[in-house]
Amino acid sequence: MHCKDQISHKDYQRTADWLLSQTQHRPKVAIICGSGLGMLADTLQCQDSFKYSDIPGFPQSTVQGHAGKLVFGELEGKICVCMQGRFHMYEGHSLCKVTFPVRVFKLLGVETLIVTNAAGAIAESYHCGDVMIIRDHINFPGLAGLNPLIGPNDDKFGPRFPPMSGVYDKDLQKLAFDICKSMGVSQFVQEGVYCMVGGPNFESVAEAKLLYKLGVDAVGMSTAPEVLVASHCGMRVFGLSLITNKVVKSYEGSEPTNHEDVLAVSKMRSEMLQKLISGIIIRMDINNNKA
Ligand SMILES: O=P(O)(O)O[C@H]1O[C@H](CO)[C@@H](O)[C@H]1O
Ligand SMILES: Nc1nc2[nH]cnc2c(=O)[nH]1
Repeated sequence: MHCKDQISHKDYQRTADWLLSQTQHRPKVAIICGSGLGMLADTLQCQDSFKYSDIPGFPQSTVQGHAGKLVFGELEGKICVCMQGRFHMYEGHSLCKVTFPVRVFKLLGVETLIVTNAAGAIAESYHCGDVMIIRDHINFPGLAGLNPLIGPNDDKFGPRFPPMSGVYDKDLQKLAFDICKSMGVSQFVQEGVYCMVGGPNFESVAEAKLLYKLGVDAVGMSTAPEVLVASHCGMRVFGLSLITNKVVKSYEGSEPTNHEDVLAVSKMRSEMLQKLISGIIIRMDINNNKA
């Protein structure tokens, strides 16, 4: 199946050119904030901020906890661009729209993508409030033929058949572990496999049991398409899941998951996540181009 909105190279370029004409910042790092995790953008200094509705070609956010703003700024001199709010397939966006910003970031000169998300724990040993460094993902919609790269390949971005092994950068994972250790929060940190499902419903008990058998550690409704488009166009990728709930895997007596609880746990851990991501960016090797 083709992506229903075929987006041309010129479309991405038009949005990138508009942003380049509106800000002096030339980011090397882009951060996509997950549900309830948008406060990270507030830590950027010298901000230029744009509502998605004001950016030509940009999709709109419709989910609570996703503000819908693109924020450019500096973290200790490192220039970043931060999405306060991402796009999900379940909102009705095609996967080309979901991943539209990632290709725009590439055209802005971004080299590293940091993704965060809120996710439910499938692994038994995980607790609410844990942070999972993503080692790998299972892209369920992708396995079933819903993939943003379906359609004519744009060779200017990347190859027809991109590899997906080793997509999550090992050095950045190690750096994140080291920073967690120095922050004294190692006890909350996990490393594992994120699985994207289509949503918007949370998992049935039988689905949760299936995911457990497949070796999934955390499940959510985002991230995999953004990561694969970033990797396709040669970006370095780092991902974090905040475990906001334990997915119900038993028919007896567990509270059902809801989005309000997801947002409440995100709020509780947002400061720790901000410090961790700032720490990674500050210690990453980046050469800034000033406009
Ligand atoms: O993946 P993010 O955007 O963090 O959000 C997660 O939280 C929402 C459900 O509460 C879903 O959108 C799920 O994907
Ligand atoms: N699919 C899914 N997405 C989530 N996002 C946050 N928690 C969950 C969850 O339990 N399941």
